[in-house]
Amino acid sequence: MTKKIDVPKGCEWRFEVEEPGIQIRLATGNAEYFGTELALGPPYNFEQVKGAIFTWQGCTLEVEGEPSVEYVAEETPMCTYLNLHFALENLRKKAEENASMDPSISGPRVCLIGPKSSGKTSVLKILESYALKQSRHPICVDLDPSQPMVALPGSISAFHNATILDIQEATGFGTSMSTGPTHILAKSPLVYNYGLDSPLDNPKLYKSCCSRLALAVNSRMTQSVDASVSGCLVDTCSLQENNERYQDTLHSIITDFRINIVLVLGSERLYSTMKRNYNNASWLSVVKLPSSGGCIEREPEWITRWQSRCLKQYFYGDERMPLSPLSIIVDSTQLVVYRVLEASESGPKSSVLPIGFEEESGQSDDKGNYMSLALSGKGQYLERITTEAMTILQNSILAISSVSEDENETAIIDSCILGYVFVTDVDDVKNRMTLLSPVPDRLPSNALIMGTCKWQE
Ligand SMILES: Nc1ncnc2c1ncn2[C@@H]1O[C@H](COP(=O)(O)OP(=O)(O)OP(=O)(O)O)[C@@H](O)[C@H]1O
Repeated sequence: MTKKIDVPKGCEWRFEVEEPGIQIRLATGNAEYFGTELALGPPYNFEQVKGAIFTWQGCTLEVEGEPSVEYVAEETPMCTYLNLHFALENLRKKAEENASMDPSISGPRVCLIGPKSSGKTSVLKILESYALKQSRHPICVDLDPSQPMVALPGSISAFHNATILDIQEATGFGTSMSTGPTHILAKSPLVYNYGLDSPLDNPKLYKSCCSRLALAVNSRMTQSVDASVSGCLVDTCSLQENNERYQDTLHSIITDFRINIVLVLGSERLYSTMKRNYNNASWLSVVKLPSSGGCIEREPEWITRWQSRCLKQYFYGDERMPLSPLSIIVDSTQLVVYRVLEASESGPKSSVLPIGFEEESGQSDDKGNYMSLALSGKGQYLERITTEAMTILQNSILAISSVSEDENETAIIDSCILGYVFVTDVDDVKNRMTLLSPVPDRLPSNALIMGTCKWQE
């Protein structure tokens, strides 16, 4: 049954939907989904999302299907977000004017921080969509390995967006290059594999992956005037704001990506900490933003289901673009697979280290005790999985690194990811492994990396 919903101007219709999804059609007026404008007429499918359709001038929506929650909200922070967009646009104009004289001056390099579910990703989508409408193309940087924008869980990525966001796709950003045609131009992200869920699981490795990504983003900005003028939007993951490690990780993100604007969402305490910490930094503005009342915390089970949908979409596509992945059988004795180590596995926690000895710095005492512990049989970040232990790969997602299997740990960690395969079966008697691969090609003889991401088809 089709239901008509009138949304007055300046209001938004908020909804939550699981499976099966709902179909929304904009019948009259104008409307946008996190900044991306809806066309009049065609139906949009939404499945397993919590979202909102906002209208500046009023609209009528036709909805087919039953959302689990739905209501029209009158109070939204959209005017503040729009004003913020115009302020960023002014900075882009200034950068553009100065580009011929001083190409080192770049547009706004924005980092969004805040507690869990404060709306960081949603604000990034809005700012990105508004910028795209004005023919700006800020680089989107995703530093949240548990809820990736265009890659699979465990990865961090950056992409230079040339087209609108694909709001019907699981993440709301769009798909990366795939083996099939896409409705909206596919993104070509640069992806690094961190492999773990939270930055705190291995802060040193996380920082190293972020620094690598930042190098690439900075280099892109020096090569392209469009990228330099448009700037970048960096989405971070939420950690406990009073955590020292969080502040440390944030600081390295701010310096690596040469951030000049920090947007703090939904936490007065984090805002005042950031203001205090960067009081003397004239190059950095810390700005407080209100969270939308529609932001909803998602339970871990919801995130697991959502991750599973992203994984399925990577291999099988969706109804708009079905894909046919290939099952390949490989000799597991020929594979070189590494496992990403958590910090507690790669070295002792600082609490058990001698006084004055820091886990983070990776120093050793006079006798080299720490280093020998951390590096015996394992690297600091990766451990090679022996053929006998390959059964642990069952149901794992393996990232295919872009370097050969003969490379050392540093080269593998520093390399970007070409794609992923899924281990559907491990036969440890015949030393055979069955992999699901998105491309009908031989598996390259590159190092494979196993993180914590598992999937049941
Ligand atoms: N105005 C809104 N109306 C309805 N739902 C919303 C609105 N804004 C955000 N949400 C939903 O609230 C949830 C949390 O928002 P979002 O993902 O942007 O927060 P986040 O701070 O990035 O989360 P995390 O800390 O998990 O990274 C998402 O499911 C998002 O779609």
